[in-house]
Amino acid sequence: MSSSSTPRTLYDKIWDDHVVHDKGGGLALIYIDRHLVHEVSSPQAFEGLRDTGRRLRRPDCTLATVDHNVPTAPREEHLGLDSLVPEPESRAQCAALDKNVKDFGLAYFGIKDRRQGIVHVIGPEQGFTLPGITCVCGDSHTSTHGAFGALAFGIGTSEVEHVFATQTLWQRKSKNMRINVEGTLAEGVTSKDVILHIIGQIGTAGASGCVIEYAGTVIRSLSMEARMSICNMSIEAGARAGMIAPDDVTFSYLKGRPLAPKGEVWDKAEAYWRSIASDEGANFDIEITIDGASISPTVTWGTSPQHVAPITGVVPDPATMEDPARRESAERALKYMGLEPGTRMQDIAIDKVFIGSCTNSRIEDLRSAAKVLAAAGENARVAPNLLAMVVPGSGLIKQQAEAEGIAAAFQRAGFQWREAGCSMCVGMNADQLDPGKRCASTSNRNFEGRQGPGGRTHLMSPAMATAVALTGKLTDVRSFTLPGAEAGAAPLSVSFEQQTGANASKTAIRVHHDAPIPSWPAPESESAQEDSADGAQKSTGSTPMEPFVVLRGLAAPMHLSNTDTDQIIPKQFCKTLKRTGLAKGLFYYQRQHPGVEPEPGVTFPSEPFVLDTEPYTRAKIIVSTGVNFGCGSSREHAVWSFKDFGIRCIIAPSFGEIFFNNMMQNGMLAIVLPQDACRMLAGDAEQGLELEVDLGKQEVRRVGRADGTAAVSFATEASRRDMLLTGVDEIGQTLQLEEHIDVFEQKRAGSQPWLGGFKKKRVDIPTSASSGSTDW
Ligand SMILES: CC(C)[C@H](C(=O)O)[C@@H](O)C(=O)O
Ligand code: SF4
Repeated sequence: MSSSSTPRTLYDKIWDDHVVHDKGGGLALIYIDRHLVHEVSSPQAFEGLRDTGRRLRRPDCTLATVDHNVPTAPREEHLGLDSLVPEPESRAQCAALDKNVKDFGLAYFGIKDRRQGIVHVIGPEQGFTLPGITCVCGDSHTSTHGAFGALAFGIGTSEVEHVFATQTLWQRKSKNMRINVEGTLAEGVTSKDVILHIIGQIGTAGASGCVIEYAGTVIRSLSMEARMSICNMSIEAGARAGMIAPDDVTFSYLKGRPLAPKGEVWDKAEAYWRSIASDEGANFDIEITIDGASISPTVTWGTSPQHVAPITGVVPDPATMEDPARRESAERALKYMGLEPGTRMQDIAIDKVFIGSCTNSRIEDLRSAAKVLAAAGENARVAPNLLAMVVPGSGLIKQQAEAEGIAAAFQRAGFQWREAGCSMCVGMNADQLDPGKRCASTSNRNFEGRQGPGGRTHLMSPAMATAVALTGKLTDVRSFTLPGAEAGAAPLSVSFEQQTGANASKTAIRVHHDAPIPSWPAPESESAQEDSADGAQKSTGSTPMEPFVVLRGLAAPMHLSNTDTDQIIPKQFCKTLKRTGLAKGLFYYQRQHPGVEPEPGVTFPSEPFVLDTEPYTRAKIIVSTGVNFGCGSSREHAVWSFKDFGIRCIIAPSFGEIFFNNMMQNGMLAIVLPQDACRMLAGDAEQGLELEVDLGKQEVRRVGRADGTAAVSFATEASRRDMLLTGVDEIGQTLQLEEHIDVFEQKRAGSQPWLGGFKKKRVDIPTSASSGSTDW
């Protein structure tokens, strides 16, 4: 594997090693080595398996946990889900996962298991994530795992079901993009600043259609935690995935992890992992080089991760922006954020600080925050009227931070110290940002309403967020940092112990392998998998979708760029177990809802939304003139809500890739057209004229327009087009290739024995919170 005479990139090599069946035209069925599962994006996928009587093919390569809905309040005294998760809809999703993992025989870290945590934290922590693998999850931040030199990307629920049933996915090869960060980082600048800076430079659609490889001296010098923060936010740059070639830093992080290979198998694995780095002379379609020394501690001022400024800067003036779409988006963002152009970033007062999320909740993040506390001195306290919380990414990280004295330092300074979960990154539990309040957050999305309706988010590093907590306003962390302290890459050479004197014995910093990690069984060989899906049934026939042939109807115009899926369907509607009943949630906070009381502090808009205006209440098509439609979260609920409303086709200059795929999976057509063509069709839509979308002919006809262009041509990928035209079920089609999948698996078992997975039966973990079997 991984040998070829033409120089190849890391991405090319992993791709080549995972092709099960090449359909031609760039489309291939690729094998998925690792599948992570959480409670929000999985219930409908499990239901799909049940409805069709299909088995889950590789329970041994699948790991599940609960993270989005779980409360972060203390858990010790609670026994069952009823009291652990009081909110009924959140509880229903947790309970559904509890049941599904039992029914399908999956390894599971339930809410009472101390290994529970954010799905993108626990995979690496356990050694489930490995170099050279393909890794997916029904979650957009799956890109995190690319830090190990893996091809890792987010998928929607329908694709989760596809992976459950086939352990494969149909994929189109992306372009290769390399971002080199060279030189060294200045003091106080971390990996979070690097990725915010990159997104500020290339924009949220800057890596659309690409897999990014991060390279250069700065990247090489980063720890695994710092690399994960960078790869995590690749999705915010529009990339399919982000990756970093594995090296000694990767190997020493992984060695000894419960699910990492051991002994001779490790040696074999390491030899393979060393062979997958990009070859000298490999072709990158796009290459960018950034000078690390030019990066400052960076903070967002708006509602898109590309709205960044150095902490020493000011809020920009939209009037100076040439591009009208950028200007409009900046104006809207400033209005939402309650900010005036020209305001010094460091004059912005903050109400809440959130340290957590899959971007920045690992032990090194907490240590770098703790170093700022230490630098501020023993008497440093959270500013008056400010609420600061730390939410570790997993129970094991929490335990370790407690052992290192970091938790005590946070608590002494007045931070709340919570249990693991996604928490206020997305606010699907009780941790919400109140309307109008401003939060310094170490998470990855500052979208409107993301942390709570009306809440205002400023993204930054854990060190910066800690500085904010102490001063009550956006602050340059360099006013606290000691020489040699946190520089993203640099090991923390100044021990917390030295800086805190009296608390020395409690606060010594140790390497995080020291925390006891429960052991897992050694990976099983492929041949031992047949009986691993307890209660599973043999796969049967397929469920066809409604075909998409010709669609004629009214189109609703939309003009904003970067319409994210948090706007399309706010989080509270993602707590459903069904694919239907979501029309009411579509663009919820942009619509009026007569007779409905909004949450306290929230107001519905005074102007009716386009979809509530006649004749668009009957629209079947959306025409967006703005780019990057459906970016952000992988929540398929966004597509289901459009479908429920009656929309079957969306036309835009570009799409968020997961959203685009989710549309296809639901028998809906996403059409990419140049912005000028979108503007012309939006003009028709504004006049209330109908459009006729003919998929077979690949044209949009402008009904009743004899003048000018009567039809606009578009292109679609042939096999996806066939699938939509015939309405055939993709899983059913893939299952016809089962023999190819079997052959691939046998070959993989011989050449990469470390990927065989683990037998659920022999994994000593509780499968449900109510089982009473916990190790807390
Ligand atoms: C709920 C889940 C599907 C979603 C994602 O895909 O990103 C969430 O993790 C988020 O961050 O918005
Ligand atoms: S982005 Fe936030 S909500 Fe999504 S997985 Fe990460 S922590 Fe959870």
